Formats: sequence, C-alpha cells, structure tokens
Amino acid sequence: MKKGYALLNDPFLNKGTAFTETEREQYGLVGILPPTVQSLEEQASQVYANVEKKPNVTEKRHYLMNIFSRNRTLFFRVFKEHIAEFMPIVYDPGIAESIRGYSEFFVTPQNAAYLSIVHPEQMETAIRNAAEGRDIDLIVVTDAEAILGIGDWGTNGVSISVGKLMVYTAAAGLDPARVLPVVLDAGTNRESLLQDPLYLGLHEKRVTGTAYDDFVDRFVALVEGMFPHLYLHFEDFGRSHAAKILNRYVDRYPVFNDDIEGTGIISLAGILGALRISGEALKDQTYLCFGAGTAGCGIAHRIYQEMLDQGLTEKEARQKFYLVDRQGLLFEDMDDLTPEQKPFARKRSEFADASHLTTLEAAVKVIHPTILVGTSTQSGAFTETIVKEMASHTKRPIIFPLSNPTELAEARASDLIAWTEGRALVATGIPSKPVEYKGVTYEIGQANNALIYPGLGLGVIASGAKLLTDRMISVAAHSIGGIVDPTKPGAAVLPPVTQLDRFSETVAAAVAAEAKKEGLNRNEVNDPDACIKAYKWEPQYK
Ligand SMILES: NC(=O)c1ccc[n+]([C@@H]2O[C@H](COP(=O)([O-])OP(=O)(O)OC[C@H]3O[C@@H](n4cnc5c(N)ncnc54)[C@H](O)[C@@H]3O)[C@@H](O)[C@H]2O)c1
Ligand SMILES: O=C(O)C[C@H](O)C(=O)O
Ligand SMILES: [Mn+2]
Repeated sequence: MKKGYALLNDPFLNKGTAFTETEREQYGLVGILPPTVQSLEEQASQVYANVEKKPNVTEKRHYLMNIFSRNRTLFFRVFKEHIAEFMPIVYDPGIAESIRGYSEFFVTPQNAAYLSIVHPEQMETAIRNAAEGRDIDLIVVTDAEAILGIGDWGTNGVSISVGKLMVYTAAAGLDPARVLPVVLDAGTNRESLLQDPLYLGLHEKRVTGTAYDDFVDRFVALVEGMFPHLYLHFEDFGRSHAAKILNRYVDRYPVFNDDIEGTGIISLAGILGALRISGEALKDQTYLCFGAGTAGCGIAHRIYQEMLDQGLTEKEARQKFYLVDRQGLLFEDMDDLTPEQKPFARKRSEFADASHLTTLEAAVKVIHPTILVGTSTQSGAFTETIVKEMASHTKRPIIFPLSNPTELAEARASDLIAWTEGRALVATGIPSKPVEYKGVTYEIGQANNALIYPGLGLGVIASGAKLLTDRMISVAAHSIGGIVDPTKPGAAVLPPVTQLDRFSETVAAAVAAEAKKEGLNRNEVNDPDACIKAYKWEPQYK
C-alpha cells in the first residue's frame, strides 16, 4: 500500500482533502494536507464552480486536466455529472488545440505509454512501467497520423488516446484504473514539428512499410499476451494503415477501429433515426459520401451491410452508393483507389458525360442523392448551391457534415436548416446548438463516434467477448433507436449527449447479449442488464 506523497501522487488512489483523519494516520498523511476534511461532493462542487469561472475553453480544459492528473475519482465525478457541458472542453473540439500545443505545454504524462519505433526492445518495459501492476481491460492506441481532421501530430497525438478513454469512463463507467492510453511514435511528416526544438516526439520522418507493420505487430502481440482479456481500440491511424490494421487482427482478437466502425455505427444510427422521422425506407435512398477515406468508407460499408440485412442483394445495394473524393466521383478505372473505395466505384458508362463529374457540385446535380455524408476535412464544402440542388430533388434530405474539429465541418447546422427551409435532417460531428427556424426548434444530433464507442466497449468488456463481430456492431447501431420521439417537430435524429450515460448501458446490454448469442462471451451473461451494471465503476472513494 502506498503512503504519504506516493499516495497523494497516485491519481487512481488520491482523495486529496477527502482523506479522513483515520486514513491520514494510517497512510502517513498527517500534517501533509490542510486540516479540514472534505467530502467528494464538496470537492466536486468546488471544482465545478471553478470551471464556471474560467473565461474560455482553453483555461477550463487546463484546469480540468490538472484535476484529472491528480485525482481521477474527483475528475470523473464532475465530468459525469456535467457530461454534455464538459465533452466539448475535455474532448472534441477542445482537444484539438491541446494536441497542437502538447509539447509546448507538457507538464505530466497522464499515465500514458509512449512507444518508439527506434526502441522496440523497450516496448514491454514501457507498458509495464505505465500500467504499474494494474490489470488492463482497455487500450486506446494511436499512431497520430490522422488526428481528427487536423492531420499528423506525432507523439502529441497521445492526447487523443487519453481523451477517448476519459469519455469511456464518463459515459460508460469503464474503471479508469483498468485502461491504458498508448501512442506509437513512428515519426511524423509534419515539417513544423520536425523543425521544432520543443517537439517531444521522434524528430524523424514517418517509418513505413515492413518496419512499421512489424512495430504494430509487435505491439499487438505484446499487449494481447500481457492482458488476456484486452479490448484494443485503434484511433486516428492514417488512411493507408487504418483498415489494413483492423483487417489483420479482427478475426484473432477483440479489436475495434473507432474511425471506421464507431463512425459507421453512429452514422447508421443517425440515418435510421432520420428515416424514422421522414417515414422513408433505407432501400429507397441514394447515398453520396464526400471524403472517401477511413471514416467515409467505414460509414458507407456499414450502411451497405444494413441494406443487405434489410434484404437487398449485393448488386442492388452497391447501386445506391456514390463516393466523391479529391478526384471527384470515383470510377473503377482509376488507378489510385483504396481497397475500401473499390467496391463502391462506378462505371463511366452509367453517365452521359462522366468526364465532368470532378466536383461535388457536378456529382450532386447528376446523382440526386438523398443522403449526403461529409468526412472530407473540407471546411464549408456543402455550399448553399449544393444543398439547395440536393433539396430540390428530395423531400427530406439527410445531411451529415461530420468533419472535426469545428473549423473543418462541411457545413453548419443552422445554414443547412435555413437553406432547406427546415426540411434537412441534420447531424454534425461536433456539438451543435438547437436551431430556431420559423417558430420551430430543431434539435441537432451529434453523429460523433463518442456517442457509441463507450457503450460498445462496455458491452464487449463486461461480457468478455473474444471478438467484436459484425453482428455486435449492427445491434449497437440499432439499440439507440427509439430513444428519440420522431413525431416531435424538429426532433433530433440521434439521442442527446445529456443521456449518454443512460444509452451507453442500453448499447452495452445489446452488445453483451449478442456476444452471448454468438457464443463469444467469456464472462457470464445470464441477464445482460445486470452483467453491465455489475461491471460499471462509479466515481466514489473506496
Ligand atoms: N464525427 C465523427 O465521429 C468522425 C469520426 C471519424 C472521422 N471524422 C472526421 O472525418 C474527417 C476525415 O477523417 P478520416 O479519418 O476519414 O481521414 P482520411 O484522411 O482517411 O479521409 C479524408 C478523405 O477526404 C478526402 N479529401 C481531402 N480533400 C478532399 C477534397 N477537397 N474533396 C474531396 N475529398 C477530399 C481525402 O482524400 C480522404 O480520402 C476528419 O475531419 C475527422 O474529424 C469524424
Ligand atoms: O474524435 C472525434 O471527435 C471523432 C473522430 O474519432 C474523429 O477522428 O474526428
Ligand atoms: Mn478519430
């Protein structure tokens, strides 16, 4: 048992001023804390009041991360209570700025593991040091090549691993002492970091090819060996690695790629919610993906699977999809398509003049999409002209500008509602305020994978699922339907973040039940709800 300053400096055990007089005597704390003993409730309301006084997101985040680094229980007590208010501060979009300034403002490593491609022999030691004897159920790992839409940030990207894990705990009650944030430092191609003497990562260009694959392989084999029930979450890998890595391990271990699968699930859930409002069927939709990278293709794949589940043949389903990327509409004769784009690429012969379909605007004019999803990192790409053109061919256009952070979104919710006179069914990647338009209040759902990965992870971990299967992913997407009342004018297509805590349990129970159905559970799942509730960690002092 730790004592004295070692105890105060352990964020998983520290209670600060809440150590009782008996505990202070027992653990060598007499005289090294101010004399008044506070309750967790008193500490939490003090923290909240202080956050409210801070003038901007940067200072709020800085203050909260300080609490996080000192005392996890207190941090999560406050975060959980104010989840909708704090998400944009500690997570996206607030996290983007702190990733850019990570090296410059570095104070503490926040219990993360930093793994370097030039020292593979240190990998095991690094993980052991970071875990400090704790059993780990969940790792979020990034190589930071494609952080949100802001690109390659090398070691600075460790904050996304820390941030995603914070949401797991606040939303789904994953025990913060049983998680480990990891960054794989394989170099960076961002010239400004390479030139920056303050940059704390490897000052080398990214390593690729076999050396990179071996580095990832070594990492996965190592952590799977060290933590036998581990659920491994991959975050913000680059377009050329994300799907490849997922495919390499998906049939062997319970692994998850958030940008592909998490975004796929939440977008499907949003589209199902939108169709519940419009009363239309998925099989009648025409889907246009703008920005066919990791997330864009992940979403298209999920919607495609749903169409198959609803009875369309592969050929029928494929006919519903169009992908637009940098080249314009993607055609099968292009030699630079990714493996994920290929199944959805079209034939030029389908169009009278395919050669001019090189922009989103030209594609929308010819294709008449009913669903438009943006994962392009192109700020403002859904222009008034494009949106009005789309809306002139469909009653309830479904439009999801999903790029993060705020400044990269393809459109603002308020513009989409106004340009379509309230007809658009909108969800955004970042939180959006409700939109007032002609006497109706339009609630805007947040199609961010943070609304789904915590519940999904809780379901996998609590059931001890050996794998994360396509069916488990599908039930997760379906489980959050029915929370929103589609008959209410201006209803959102997704449930609000204020209820994240509650619907994460719903998602988790559905996933655990499916794991059992497939015979993949290693823990008992007799009653899925009870199994989930029993697993959850609550922010209380022990
Ligand atoms: N809301 C969410 O939950 C969520 C989840 C994942 C990703 N995202 C966002 O989606 C965006 C993309 O992320 P990603 O991981 O898929 O990145 P990515 O690099 O894999 O994909 C981006 C794609 O956009 C394409 N693109 C770039 N410029 C373009 C242009 N001018 N016209 C058309 N296409 C263009 C790229 O070629 C690439 O294929 C980011 O902003 C990210 O924040 C949101
Ligand atoms: O992190 C987010 O906000 C969502 C997503 O994973 C992203 O990469 O943008
Ligand atoms: Mn991401």
